[in-house]
Amino acid sequence: MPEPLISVREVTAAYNGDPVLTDVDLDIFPNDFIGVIGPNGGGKTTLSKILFGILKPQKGKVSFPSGRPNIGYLPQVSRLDHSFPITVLDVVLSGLSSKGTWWRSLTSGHKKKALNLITENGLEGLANRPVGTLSGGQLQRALLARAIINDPQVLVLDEPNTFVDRNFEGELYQLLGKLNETMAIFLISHDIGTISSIVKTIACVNGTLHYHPSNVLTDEVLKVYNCPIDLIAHGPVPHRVLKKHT
Ligand SMILES: Nc1ncnc2c1ncn2[C@@H]1O[C@H](COP(=O)(O)OP(=O)(O)OP(=O)(O)O)[C@@H](O)[C@H]1O
Repeated sequence: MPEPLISVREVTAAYNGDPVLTDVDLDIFPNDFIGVIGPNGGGKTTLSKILFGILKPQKGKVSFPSGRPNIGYLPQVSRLDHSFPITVLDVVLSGLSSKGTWWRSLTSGHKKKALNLITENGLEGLANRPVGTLSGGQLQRALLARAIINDPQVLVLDEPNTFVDRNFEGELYQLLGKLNETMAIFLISHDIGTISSIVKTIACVNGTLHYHPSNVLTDEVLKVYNCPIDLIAHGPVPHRVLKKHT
């Protein structure tokens, strides 16, 4: 068994002293593909902040047994102000800044890699467009390219299918499957179809975390986990549809 990249033990997370997550245990291993589900406000984004170290646990410990991993992040996005002056290419290249690669030291190799990612993510021809003029789905694609340009060991995606259209959704899942060959993926989604069809294991986050070591969920399991979720059925992607429970 390889060592985990990130190990979370008995973590409580709080804002202004009020706990929103308690007693969370989780290991993220190199080839994991974890789907993270749970109700609004259940603490999914808070857990991702704990993984990054943006939010320090009130109690418990986050450790990195093989050294602090490089983490790529695709945030939950809304549209940007149209006057936002940064281009798609700049945004993608800014994903390199965590390695200390300031824009002055960017090479033609970096630019070529960014342009390839822009094309692979369905934004061919838009490299010089200001990101403020992109649609929500296009912006999400640009931010995904930004999240992976640094070849992270762990990729965290917060609701990547909020805006993307049906066509890109299929491509996105294929791309994530390919990326999972070289990086662990932690995918937050309300969409049970996404979860069941592409992830390997599931974490239900509802004030605490229940780890489910398979991608098949039954209504009973969700009840035991006390993890009510909004179930959305759509598209040609194979998926299970489960009833919402109280
Ligand atoms: N910066 C903050 N300050 C105070 N409370 C916060 C802050 N961020 C989140 N919260 C609260 O913590 C709880 C968990 O929020 P979080 O965003 O982690 O949930 P989530 O599961 O990601 O929700 P959603 O599915 O709606 O995105 C919520 O009650 C939220 O209001």
